[in-house]
Amino acid sequence: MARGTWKVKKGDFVREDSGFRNWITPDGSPGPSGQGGFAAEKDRYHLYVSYACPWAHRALIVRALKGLEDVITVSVVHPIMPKESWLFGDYLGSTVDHVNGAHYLAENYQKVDPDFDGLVTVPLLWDKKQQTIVNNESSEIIRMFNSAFNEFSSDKALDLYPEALRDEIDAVNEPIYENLNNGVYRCGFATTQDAYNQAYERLFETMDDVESRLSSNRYLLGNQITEADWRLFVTLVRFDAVYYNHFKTNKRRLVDYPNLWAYTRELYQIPRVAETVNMDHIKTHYFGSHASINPTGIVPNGPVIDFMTPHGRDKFF
Ligand SMILES: N[C@@H](CCC(=O)N[C@@H](CS)C(=O)NCC(=O)O)C(=O)O
Repeated sequence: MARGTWKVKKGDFVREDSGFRNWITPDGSPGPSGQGGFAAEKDRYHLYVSYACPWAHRALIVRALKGLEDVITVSVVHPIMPKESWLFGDYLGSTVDHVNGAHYLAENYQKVDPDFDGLVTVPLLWDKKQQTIVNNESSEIIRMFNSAFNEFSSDKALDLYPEALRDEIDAVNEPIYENLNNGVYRCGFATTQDAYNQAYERLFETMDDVESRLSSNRYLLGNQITEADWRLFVTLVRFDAVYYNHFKTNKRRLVDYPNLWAYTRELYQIPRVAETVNMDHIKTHYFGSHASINPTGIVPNGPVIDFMTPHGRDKFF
C-alpha cells in the first residue's frame, strides 16, 4: 500500500492541506466548500480516528461533548503507524473498520479516489449512505459536529463557535495552530538546527502568551469555553508525556506553567472528556512510529501525570 510522505522545506516540516472538504449541514445544503448532499442524519456518518492524533482528538471531544456518540459511529486505528500508514489491528482500544472492512485506512481513500496518493490522515469522516468521504479536515469536522447535528444532540445548547465570538476565536486559533498545535511537530520533525530553533522560540513565546492570558481569564475567550480551548487542550494534554522529550520541546514542562496546567486539568475533568484521552495510544504511537526520531521504538514508562488533581479555576467565577 503506497502512501504520501511528509514534506520538509529547508529543514522545516510542512503539513499537507486536507483534500476532502464537503460539509454536513442540517438539510444537506452545501457548506462553505465542496459539494452539497450531506444532510445530518442519525447513523449515517462514521468517523475514523487514532486516539494518538491531536487532530482526530478534537473531533472525538466535540462528538462527546455534543452527545453524538449514538449518532456518529467510530472506528479506531492501531496506534503504531508503519511506513505503509494507518491500519486496523489487534490492540487494546483499537477496532476493526466497522464500515468498509479495510485493513489499511488508505483503502478507504482509494475507494473514493483510485489515484489518491496524498497523505492518508485521520480524522476521516465517511458517509455510509453515499459510500464516500465527507471531509478529512478536523477544524471543519468539529464545526459540523458543533452545529449540524443539533436535532440529534443531547446538548443542543452547547455552542463552541458562537456567532458573536467568531472573529475572536479565529484570531486566537491562528497563532495557537501555527506555534503550538503544529509548532510541536515543527520542532520534532525539523531537520536543521535553525528550523528547530525557530519553531522552539515561537512555541515557547506562545506558551508564555497563553499562560499570561489564562492568569486573568478562565478560558481563552473569557468565561465561556469555545472550540479554541479544545483545539489547545489536545496539544497540552500530550505535552509532558510526548512532546517534551520526543519532539525536544523541553524549555519547560506543562506542569511548570501554573495557569496552563490548572486549565488543562479543568478541561480534562469536564464530563466525557477523560474517556477521549488514551495515554497508552498516545505514547505508543509517537515513540513507536517515528523511527527517524526514536529508532529503538522504546516507549518511556513515565512521566507520572495526574490530570485529576483539583484545578481551582472556579476562582474566576
Ligand atoms: N489537517 C489535518 C491533519 C491531520 C493529520 O495530520 N493527521 C496525522 C496524525 S496526527 C496523520 O494522519 N498523519 C498520517 C501520516 O503521517 O502518514 C486535520 O487537522 O484534520
